[in-house]
Amino acid sequence: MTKDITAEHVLNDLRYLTLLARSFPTVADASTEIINLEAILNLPKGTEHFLSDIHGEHQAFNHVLKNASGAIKRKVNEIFSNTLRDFEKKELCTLIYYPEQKLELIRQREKDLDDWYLITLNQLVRVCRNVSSKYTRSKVRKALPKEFSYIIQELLHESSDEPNKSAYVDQIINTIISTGRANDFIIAMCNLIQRLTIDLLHIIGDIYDRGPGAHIIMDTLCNYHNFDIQWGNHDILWMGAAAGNAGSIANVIRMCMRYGNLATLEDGYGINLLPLATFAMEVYGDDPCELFIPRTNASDATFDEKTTQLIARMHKAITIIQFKLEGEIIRRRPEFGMDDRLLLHHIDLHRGTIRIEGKEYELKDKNWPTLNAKDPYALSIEEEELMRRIKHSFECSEKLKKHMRCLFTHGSMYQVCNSNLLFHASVPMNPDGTLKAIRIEGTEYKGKALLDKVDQLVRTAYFDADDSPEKDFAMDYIWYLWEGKDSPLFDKSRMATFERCFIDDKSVQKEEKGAYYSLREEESVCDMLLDEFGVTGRHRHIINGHVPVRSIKGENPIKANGKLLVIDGGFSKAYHPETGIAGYTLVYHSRGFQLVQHEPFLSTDQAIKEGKDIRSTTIVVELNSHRQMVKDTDKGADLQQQIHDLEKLLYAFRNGFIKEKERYK
Ligand SMILES: O=P(O)(O)OC[C@H]1O[C@](O)(COP(=O)(O)O)[C@@H](O)[C@@H]1O
Ligand SMILES: [Mn+2]
Repeated sequence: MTKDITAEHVLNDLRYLTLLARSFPTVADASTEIINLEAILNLPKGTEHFLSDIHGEHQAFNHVLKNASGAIKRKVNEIFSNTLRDFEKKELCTLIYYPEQKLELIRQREKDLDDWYLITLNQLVRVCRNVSSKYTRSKVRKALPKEFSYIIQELLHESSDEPNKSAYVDQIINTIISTGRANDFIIAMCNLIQRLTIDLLHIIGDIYDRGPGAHIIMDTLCNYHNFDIQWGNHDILWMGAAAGNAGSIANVIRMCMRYGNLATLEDGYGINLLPLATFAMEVYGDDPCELFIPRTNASDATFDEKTTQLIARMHKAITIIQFKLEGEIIRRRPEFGMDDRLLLHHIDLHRGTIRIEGKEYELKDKNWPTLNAKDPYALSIEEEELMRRIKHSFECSEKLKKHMRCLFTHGSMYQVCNSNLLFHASVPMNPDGTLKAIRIEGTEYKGKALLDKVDQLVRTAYFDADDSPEKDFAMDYIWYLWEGKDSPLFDKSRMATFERCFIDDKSVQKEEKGAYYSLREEESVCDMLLDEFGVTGRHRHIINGHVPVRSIKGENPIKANGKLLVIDGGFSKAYHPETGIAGYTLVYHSRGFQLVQHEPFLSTDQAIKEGKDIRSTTIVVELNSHRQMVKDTDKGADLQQQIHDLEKLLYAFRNGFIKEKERYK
């Protein structure tokens, strides 16, 4: 490559090269870096892991993360094949996933603990060597826990097969045991194995809502070594709430009440629910609120009758507030085209009915004490005060701020990575297969430009200083993204929450999916979209979540001749009966793409005590004809560019354009 470099190239880039010379001041420094980078290019590509629609199921999420969708089990099987019995391999895997808890059990059970330590440490060293072999020493070193860094490096790089070194390795392990450090060391090794097994994690949206542990998932993500998030409509809803949009706040709370999910609000974010409870008891104290009993059958939370009753009342109170607040937004933003969602003024309180598109329906619930027939979208004074207090709670939550920062720093509307285009739901399309132009503040956007514009608006809503028209619009738009028909995060004709709550007629409860969801079955459509987003490569894919794959009905997550994968199999327990499984995850390693289909996860407790892993089936989507190396990835392209720049720097040093500097320590 150096031979292509000319004096002209160097002169054009002289300012940049002079800056680069600060980091690499001598020929020796620049050459060493080139050698390092070349070495990285020739390592196998790191493993990428894709998850979506986690919906607050933190236990299943943690488990899938820990077992790397079966990757750790696969490696343990490869390494020990028939030298270990099945149950021994299972024990080792459980130890790697849950080292602290498993060690506790072992300590109670084992008679000769030192012997167990010796065997186990040797096994862990072998697994660790295997998973670290894909990385440079420097990258492994960075992943090491400080206190054991030196010892682990010695163990990883000294071969115990060599007779001279074998005694040395044994001695290290024996000393770890005799100094009483075995437990801590095992925990460090297990965490390292977990960390090295997944190089990059992609979350294709919908971390929040339904299940109880979105805040726990976010905590895990905030500390995760390398990940990105493509926002889902449920994440956007929380981001809108955190930005202070009252419509989003009401939706967030309604959803939590619907699923009896007090944990995320109260324990997770310290949102004070007392004002809502007090209000609900005052206004709906005599109302059994039967339609609003929380859906706890699929959740781990159990409530006594009184609490269930209280949650039902809070649920009803916030649902009606939500419809009023949404009415306000819809009326001030006619451009959203959501007049069909203005339903409250069609209610006839005397008859207990509602008229929708000329047809009258009976309301399942006829008690609307806070509805003012003259001005149905106005909050009562008490409702207004209640929302002020709830909003204050959202604004004060430090934890929420931290998690939102993480969603903004690591998240976006879409991501292109290693020839894959990742987004949660849709790129709006017309039924004829063309991209749908959406008007936002007077300008039309479609395809990639639309998603870029939306991404920018979301950031304006959260970060822009108060009191500007741009900020006001963005605040309303972030709510629109949750349930607006042209929202790329939703793309359904409407969200029929009102109808599902109050009208006993399936036909009005229907939410029609946008054209994208059927068009994406065609390979040509996927190719068009991949071109639109500038995705190149022979093996390129679109990866989506959002719409649960009903595998129980024979639906296939692999669409468009393998060009598109939908991995919403439903971590969400509430959706298991519909999907028949507990989710898909996707693994993309150096040898190809694998889709893993999971059966429901029982509990962390059972996983530890009985070694019950999630039962999963691996479907090979695509195997690469040659092993993919770092040089075949986006990161590889970056590194090649860096090498090229360093070669220019070498040229500059060698031809007197830049002087070498001695390095002073
Ligand atoms: O089943 P639930 O939790 O009541 O939610 C139903 C609502 O969720 C939605 O499916 C949106 O959530 P998803 O993005 O998870 O699909 C709406 O279309 C629907 O109205
Ligand atoms: Mn979704």
